Amino acid sequence: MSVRRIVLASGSPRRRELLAGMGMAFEVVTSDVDENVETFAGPEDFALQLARRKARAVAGRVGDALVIGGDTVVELDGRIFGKPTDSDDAVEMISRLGGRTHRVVTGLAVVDAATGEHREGATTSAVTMRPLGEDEIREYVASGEPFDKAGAYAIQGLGGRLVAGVDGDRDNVIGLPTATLRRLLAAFGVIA
Ligand SMILES: Cc1cn([C@H]2C[C@H](O)[C@@H](COP(=O)(O)OP(=O)(O)OP(=O)(O)O)O2)c(=O)[nH]c1=O
Repeated sequence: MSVRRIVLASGSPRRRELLAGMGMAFEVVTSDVDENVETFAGPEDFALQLARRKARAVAGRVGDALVIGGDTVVELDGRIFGKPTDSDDAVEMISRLGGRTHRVVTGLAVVDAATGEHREGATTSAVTMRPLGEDEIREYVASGEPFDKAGAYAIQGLGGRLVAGVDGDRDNVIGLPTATLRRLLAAFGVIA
């Protein structure tokens, strides 16, 4: 195993907490990349393109480090749900998710800023929401919690009450699939 500087290319407090929970020492350097994706093969490709973009943008600025970028999206019926643009958008997203099972996909990219070597992986979890009433949805959106979350909910917060079950990695839904990240970092020899 070697010791490398680890940089998390993310402004997400959830990603920070999850990475800290892995017991790693790391720094945070945020990027301000354009999050529009013109063409994509599916939600995995969508999330990976953005994860790569975030990691590469930061890798260009940090010198010698392994840079981790991530992006989380929700997919239902072939549609990608990112963060809601406003309250109406949040109400619409949650209304569509209610009573159904959707996929949450997080793309992770690890870039070696010194060599340009790059590894990536997408992780998918299936989340089922219970049927939801309109008043309940509006009340949840009024809490403000949906606005910086893909699919307009936070399973780790009040949004947990909307969820009937999760099939797969819960960390992945919150934005950082730790098992996948371990595997990617192990390939760079920095973690057992
Ligand atoms: C579905 C779901 C998403 N989310 C969050 C994870 C991500 O932070 C966010 C999706 O936005 P992202 O664009 O993936 O990430 P971000 O803008 O928060 O941070 P950065 O780009 O700087 O890395 O939604 C939850 O916290 N809980 C959930 O249940």
